[in-house]
Amino acid sequence: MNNAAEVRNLTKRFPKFHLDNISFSVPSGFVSGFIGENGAGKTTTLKLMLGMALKDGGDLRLFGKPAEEVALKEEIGVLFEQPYYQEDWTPLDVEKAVGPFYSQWDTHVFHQYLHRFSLDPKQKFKTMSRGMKTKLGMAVTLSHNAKLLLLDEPTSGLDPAGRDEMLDIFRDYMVQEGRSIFFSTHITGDLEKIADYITYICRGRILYSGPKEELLEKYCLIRGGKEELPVQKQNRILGLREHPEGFEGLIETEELGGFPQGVIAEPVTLEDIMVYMNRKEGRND
Ligand SMILES: Nc1ncnc2c1ncn2[C@@H]1O[C@H](COP(=O)(O)OP(=O)(O)OP(=O)(O)O)[C@@H](O)[C@H]1O
Repeated sequence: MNNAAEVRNLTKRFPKFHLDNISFSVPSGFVSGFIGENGAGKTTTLKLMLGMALKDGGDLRLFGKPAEEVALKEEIGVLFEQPYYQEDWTPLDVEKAVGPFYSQWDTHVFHQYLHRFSLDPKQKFKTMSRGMKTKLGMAVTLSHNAKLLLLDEPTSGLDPAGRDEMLDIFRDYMVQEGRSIFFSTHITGDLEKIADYITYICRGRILYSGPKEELLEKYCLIRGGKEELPVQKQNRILGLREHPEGFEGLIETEELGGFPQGVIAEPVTLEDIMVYMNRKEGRND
């Protein structure tokens, strides 16, 4: 399989945070989600991938070539949580300022997106709501025929209808062959709907990177009564929570054997995995 991006042993040291030698790939032709708790290192990773911050080590390849090759940047559509434009600029001004930087800027596509997002081409940026600003940024991101979209929380400022619309736009974008999306989000429900692959970062380390379905099949939620937790199984349960009535936690599906009959195992969501993993990692500190 071709990879749109390959991150190998990427390292960044801040005084109180260490992005720890991380490696993962963004497969070409798929939507990949990037998840992790607040402060896990998602934005830092995206900035390093875009050359917006200096790495302390590691390699990055985009479309099979070293990321340092400047021409590649045209092929990447970028959106950070909140785009910043001059306060007095309208979408028309934004197009005038940004369009010339891209050889494949498509004014027709840009205006189609403005229309689709119900954005007034003459409304000043400072008078737009947070969601409208995100949509304007997305219109820019989608209007220069990028092959890879690197997006930092692109749906976080949108209401449920706006998020649904954005996911539809992602689907439309992916119709053209060879395109890829890598986006960070805390809204795991969006990923359950649209992502093919998941990269999960926790405290600066990659805990998983691979097909979403494999991740969801790898774990189960387990619940049982007070007397139903065998001692030898206790350390197999991730994020174990014991309470007066019994216990609950996350367990690898292959570890399910050996529990008493009354114990209940259920499928997990991405959110369950994040909650219990975070609890486990917290205990390891
Ligand atoms: N320029 C910087 N100088 C020092 N520390 C930084 C800098 N940028 C980020 N950090 C630290 O790196 C860590 C990771 O931050 P980052 O923004 O990458 O997390 P995140 O996963 O995107 O979080 P969130 O989900 O809250 O947006 C945090 O502890 C943050 O304080």
